Amino acid sequence: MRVILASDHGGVNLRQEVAGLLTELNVEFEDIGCDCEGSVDYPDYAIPAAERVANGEFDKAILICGTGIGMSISANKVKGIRAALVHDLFTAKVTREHNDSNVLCMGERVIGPGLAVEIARTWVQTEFEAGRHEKRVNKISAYENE
Ligand SMILES: O=C(CO)[C@H](O)[C@H](O)COP(=O)(O)O
Repeated sequence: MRVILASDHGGVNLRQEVAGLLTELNVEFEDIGCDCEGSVDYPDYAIPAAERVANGEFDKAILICGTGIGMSISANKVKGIRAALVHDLFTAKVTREHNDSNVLCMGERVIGPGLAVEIARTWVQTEFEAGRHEKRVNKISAYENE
């Protein structure tokens, strides 16, 4: 699995924690910043990262901002992206099993780093269940392709 990791200035600290987790899990990843001195704009990170998942260069992305909301709105504009905004362990698991989400978004200003790292661990390690969920995900893709 190859993961692309990004944040705006509101997610720098949590991004470093997630990078540590991916290293611990031996997951190959590329961290595209931000290298923030001041403030940056989350779409400038979310959209390029999501495009690199959509084009197959990476399997998944983990995107962090202050709330995770801007990252998720931006990433979900890219065709083929199913970005999930997650702040609890239950939906971290279920969004992989049911939605086959390929982008995880979290907010550094919403939850603490301990929970966030466990959410990322769960999300990275959980497989899509397919079955009844596959036709639902396919309906999203069909709409995108209309
Ligand atoms: O959460 C975010 C987007 O959803 C951003 O990180 C947040 O809006 C940045 O705010 P500020 O410029 O006040 O640091």
